[in-house]
Amino acid sequence: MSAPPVISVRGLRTAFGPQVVHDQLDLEVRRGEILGVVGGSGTGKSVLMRSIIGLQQPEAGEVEVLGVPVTGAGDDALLDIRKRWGVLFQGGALFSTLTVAENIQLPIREFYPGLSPQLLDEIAAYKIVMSGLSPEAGPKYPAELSGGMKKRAGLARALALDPELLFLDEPTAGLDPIGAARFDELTLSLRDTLGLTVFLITHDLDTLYAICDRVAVLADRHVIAVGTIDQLLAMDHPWIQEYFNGPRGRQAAAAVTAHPAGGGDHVRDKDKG
Ligand SMILES: Nc1ncnc2c1ncn2[C@@H]1O[C@H](COP(=O)(O)OP(=O)(O)OP(=O)(O)O)[C@@H](O)[C@H]1O
Repeated sequence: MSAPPVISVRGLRTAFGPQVVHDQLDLEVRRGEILGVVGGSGTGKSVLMRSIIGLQQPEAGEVEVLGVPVTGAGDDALLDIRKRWGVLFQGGALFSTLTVAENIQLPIREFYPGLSPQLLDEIAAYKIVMSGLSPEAGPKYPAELSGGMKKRAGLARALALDPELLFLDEPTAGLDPIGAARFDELTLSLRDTLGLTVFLITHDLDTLYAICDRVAVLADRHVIAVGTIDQLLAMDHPWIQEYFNGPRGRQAAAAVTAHPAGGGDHVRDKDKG
C-alpha cells in the first residue's frame, strides 16, 4: 500500500472576482519528494501555494496537508499544522527591522514563548549554519545582505521549527547561476538529511533538472500533468514541449548530462528504481 500523500488538493477552485485562477485543480505531493511546480507567469503557482498553507480561501475544493484538512480549518487546527511546515516566500519576506537571528527566532517565539534567550540564540545560530550562512550573518540586518544571503536567511527562518514540509517560492530567482546551483544543492542536501518533503515553485529549468523528483505543470487553470521530466517530455502538450524542449530546456538537459555528479542523475536513477 502506498503512503498517503503529504499534500492532497482536490477540485480546487480559486477566483478573484470574475477572474478564475484555478478550476478543478487536483494535485498530490508524495512524502520525501521534491516536487517542482511550473507554469507560465500568472497561472496561479503562488496562489496555489497560498491555498495549500491556508492563506487563501478557495471557492471550492479540499486541501489536506499531513492528513489535516486545511480548507475550512479553525484557527487552532491551522496553528498546529503551521508548526509542521516552513515557507520561503518570493523575495525572502524578512522583517527589515529585525536582524537575521531575530527573524529566525520570530516563529519560534510565536509557538514556544517560554524559551530562554540563550536557547533562542543557539537555535538561530544552528539554523544559520544549516542554511549555509556564516555565523557572522546572525547580527546583520536584511539590508546588509546580498540577494543570495537573503534567500538563505529566509530558508533558515523556514527551517526554524524543524518542519516536515518546506515550501519554496522561486528560491533561485535573481541569483547568479553559481549561487542558484549552490542553493539547489543545499535544498537537495536538506531534503536528504532532514527527510523533508519540498514543494518548489520555479521558473529555473536547471533546478528542475538538477533536484526535482517530479514536476507539476499548471496551465488552463489546473494541473495539466505531473511526472518526471522524461515522462513530461513524452507528452505532446504544446506548452510542455516548448518549455522543456525549447533552447533553454535543451541547455539544462545538456548540463545535467555533462555533469552527471549533479542531482539530475539522482532524479533519473530514482525514476528508474
Ligand atoms: N490577492 C490577489 N487579489 C487579486 N488577484 C490576485 C491576488 N493574488 C494573485 N492574484 C492574481 O492571480 C493570478 C495568479 O497569480 P500568481 O501570483 O499565483 O501567479 P504565478 O503563477 O505565481 O506567477 P509568476 O510566475 O509571475 O510569479 C494573477 O493573475 C494575479 O494577478
